[in-house]
Amino acid sequence: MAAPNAIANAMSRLDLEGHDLPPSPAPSTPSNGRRYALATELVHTNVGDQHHAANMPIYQTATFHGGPGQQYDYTRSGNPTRTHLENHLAKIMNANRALVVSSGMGACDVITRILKPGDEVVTGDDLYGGTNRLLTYMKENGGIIVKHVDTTKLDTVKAALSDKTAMVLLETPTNPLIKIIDIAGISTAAHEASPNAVVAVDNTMMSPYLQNPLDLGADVTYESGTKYLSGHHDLMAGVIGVNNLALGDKFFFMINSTGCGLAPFDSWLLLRGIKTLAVRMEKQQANTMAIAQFLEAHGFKVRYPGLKSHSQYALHWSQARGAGAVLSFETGSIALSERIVESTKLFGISVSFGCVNSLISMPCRMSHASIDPALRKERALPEDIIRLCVGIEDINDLVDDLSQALVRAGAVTLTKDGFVAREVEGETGTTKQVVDEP
Ligand SMILES: Cc1ncc(COP(=O)(O)O)c(C=O)c1O
Ligand SMILES: N[C@@H](CCSC[C@H](N)C(=O)O)C(=O)O
Repeated sequence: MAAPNAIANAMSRLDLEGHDLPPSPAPSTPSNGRRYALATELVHTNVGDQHHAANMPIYQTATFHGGPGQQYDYTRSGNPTRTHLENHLAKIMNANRALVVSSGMGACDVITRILKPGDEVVTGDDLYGGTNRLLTYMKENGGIIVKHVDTTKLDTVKAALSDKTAMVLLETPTNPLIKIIDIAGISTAAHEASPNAVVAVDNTMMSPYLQNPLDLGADVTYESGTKYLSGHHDLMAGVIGVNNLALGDKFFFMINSTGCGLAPFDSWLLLRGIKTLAVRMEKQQANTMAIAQFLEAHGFKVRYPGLKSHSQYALHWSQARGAGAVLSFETGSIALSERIVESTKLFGISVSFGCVNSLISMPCRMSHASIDPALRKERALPEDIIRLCVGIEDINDLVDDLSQALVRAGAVTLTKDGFVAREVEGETGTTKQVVDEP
C-alpha cells in the first residue's frame, strides 16, 4: 500500500474536477541568477540527470513503475525528455510554461479547443492554409463564429472585436504575403473589448529567437517546431508558450486527454535542433536579405520585412529582432512562376520552411491549396506568387542558382548591363490580373 504522504502528494495534483494536473509545472531552467543572451541560453540547459549525462537522455518508455505520487506514470501524461524540452522552451520563449505537441497544427488544435459554440474568433485574411482549414471546420461544425479581417488595420480589427470575442488568432509576418500585424496594439484592443479574450500568436515565421509575442501582450505564443526550432525537416512538432498558468493547465488537460504530446524521440531531436537556432537563423537571414536585394534590384516586387520598401518595415522592427528567412515575390504570370520554380537546382520544390536547405514553392498550388480558389481571389492572394525559404548554403551559389532559373524560365530581359524583370502584360498593381502565356 502506498504511504499516506504519497497519496496526499497525488491528491494535491488533482483539480476540483478530478483532472490530473501536469507532472511538471515547468519552471525555467537553468536558473543562473542572471539571464544570458538568447544565443547562449539556447545552447545551455541543466540536464540534471542521475548519471550526469551531458545531454538529456531519451526516456523511450510508455509507462513508469510505481504508485500514486510519483512524477511520471504514463508518457501521454508526461515524460522526462518532453518535460526537459518544455522547460528549455519556456526559458527561450520568455514563458512561464511551455507545452510541446506532435505538430504545429496540433498546437493550434489544442489552443482552439478551449472555444465553445457561440464564441467569436477574430483572425486574419492571410493565414497559413492549414490554420484557415481548421478554423473553417470549426465554423462549419463547431458553432464557432470566425471573422477574417485585414489584421494589418487596427481600426478594422477593433470594429470586429466585441465582448463576445473569445480568441484573436494572429500570424506575423503572415504566410505567404509577409504582412506585419501589430501584436501589442491588437492585444490591448482585444483585452479592452473582452477582458477574457485569449490573444494567440503564431510565431512560426520568426521563432523565439526573433520575436516574443508574450512580451508584447499576447496570451499565447505558438509555432510549428517543424520549422526553425528543429531546422532540419526531420521531425514534426508544435510548441505552445503561456504566462498564465491556468491557461497552461487547460492546454495540458487537452494534450493529456487527446494524446498529442510530443513523443520522447522527437522531443530529444527538437532539443538538439534548438541549440543551433541562433547560428542557423543568423545565416539564413543574411542569405535572405542578399536574395531580396538581388531580386528587387532586378525589378521584381519582393515582400520581405528586411527591405525598407516593405510598407510595414517600421512596425516589424518595433516588435521583432530580425526579418526572418522567408520572402515572396511575384512575376505577373502563373506559367512564368511555374517555370522559375521548376528551373532552380539548389532551391528544392517543397512546402514548409525553416530548414537548412533552401526551398521554393508556389503557395497557391502547395501550402495554401486548401483555401478555395475563389476565396484566395477575394483575399487578393496572387496565384503567381513564389515563396523562397532560404537556407544556410553559400550565398553566391544561391544567387547563381536563382539567376540561372530566371534566365532559363524567360522571366528576365537581358540587357548589356545584366538583366531586368520582364514586363508581363495584364499586371494591375498588387492584385494582379494574372495572364497565362501560351
Ligand atoms: C505559419 C504556420 N503555422 C502553422 C503551421 C503548421 O505546422 P505543422 O506543419 O508543424 O503542423 C505551418 C505549416 O505547416 C505554418 O506555416
Ligand atoms: N499538404 C499539407 C501542406 C503543408 S504546408 C507546410 C507549411 N506550413 C508551409 O507553409 O509550407 C497540408 O495540407 O497541410
